[in-house]
Amino acid sequence: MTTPFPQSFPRTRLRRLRQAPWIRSLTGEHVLTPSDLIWSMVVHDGSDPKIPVGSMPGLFRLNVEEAAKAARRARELSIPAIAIFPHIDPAHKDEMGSEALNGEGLIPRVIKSMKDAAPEVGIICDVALDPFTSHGHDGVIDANGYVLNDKTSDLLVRQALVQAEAGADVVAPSDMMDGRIGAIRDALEDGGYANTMILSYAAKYASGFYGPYRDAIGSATALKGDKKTYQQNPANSDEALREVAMDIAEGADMVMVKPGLPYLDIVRRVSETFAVPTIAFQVSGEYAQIKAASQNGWIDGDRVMMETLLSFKRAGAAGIITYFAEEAAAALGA
Ligand SMILES: NCC(=O)CCC(=O)O
Ligand SMILES: [Mg+2]
Repeated sequence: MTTPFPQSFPRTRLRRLRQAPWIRSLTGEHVLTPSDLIWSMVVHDGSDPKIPVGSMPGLFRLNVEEAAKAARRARELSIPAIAIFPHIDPAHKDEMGSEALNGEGLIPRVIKSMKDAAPEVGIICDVALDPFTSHGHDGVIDANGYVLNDKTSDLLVRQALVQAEAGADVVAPSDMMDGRIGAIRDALEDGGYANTMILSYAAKYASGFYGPYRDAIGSATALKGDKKTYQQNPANSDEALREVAMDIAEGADMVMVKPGLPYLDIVRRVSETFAVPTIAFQVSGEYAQIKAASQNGWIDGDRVMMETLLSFKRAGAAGIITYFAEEAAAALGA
């Protein structure tokens, strides 16, 4: 790194600017506020209001009524948006993920009840088939278990339209099929949903950090194999820029990098390269490891939560999808 002017000790003592809270605050380069947070929320279609998720201490699957209450809570905490993910009864899963296209299904019902409860809060919907398929993949598979790109994309278009119709503000395809952003954008335009936003999971890596999420939505036991033929190789960085460039060209309004912390370099490259809001997803495994270490007394969980969230801002993220949203927003507002 080159510095713009020479600095030498003792004329320059960088610690001068760290000596008291007021000067640290004044010279702080980044701040985290509740408006940076997107609440990652798992919903279910049963009658139990809240079902704990074992591998994610503090996280509950919420039923439709609780989800509506949570939307009011988000408004109260100034959290701008909620990203919803469904836990689907295994009886409703099949090879094609047909339940994803049900206009009376769980997600459309949750969208409507949240929008009734707190219309000011943005609703972001996951467009992907994995919560709905009996095999746990994000798309339709052939006889060899290969996820078929274009067939899957056709279904994702229909799923996105169902969500838009139900009142979703943002559809967020998380499947990593090629070309689906353009197909969804065209369908939204043609269907009268020109203002429905697309948040593309543009650079989504095949990661071990998604394990607890698969428990949360109940796809862990279902999943056969891995997702390496569609999600990105963790070895790659340039490839993420190609993914993002294509999704922007196809009509994405915002792009996502996922997971979060292990991919901060990608968040930085994407946010610097493209003039488009970049969202980081602090995924379930990132949440679980902080919670677990904290429960063991090995780290200060609240402090690490805030430090990681701030690090996304430092890397250039416009917002962070996180299971910590409620906790962090409450702490920031306190
Ligand atoms: N499509 C949504 C996810 O895959 C979430 C992953 C996680 O939180 O681990
Ligand atoms: Mg892509």
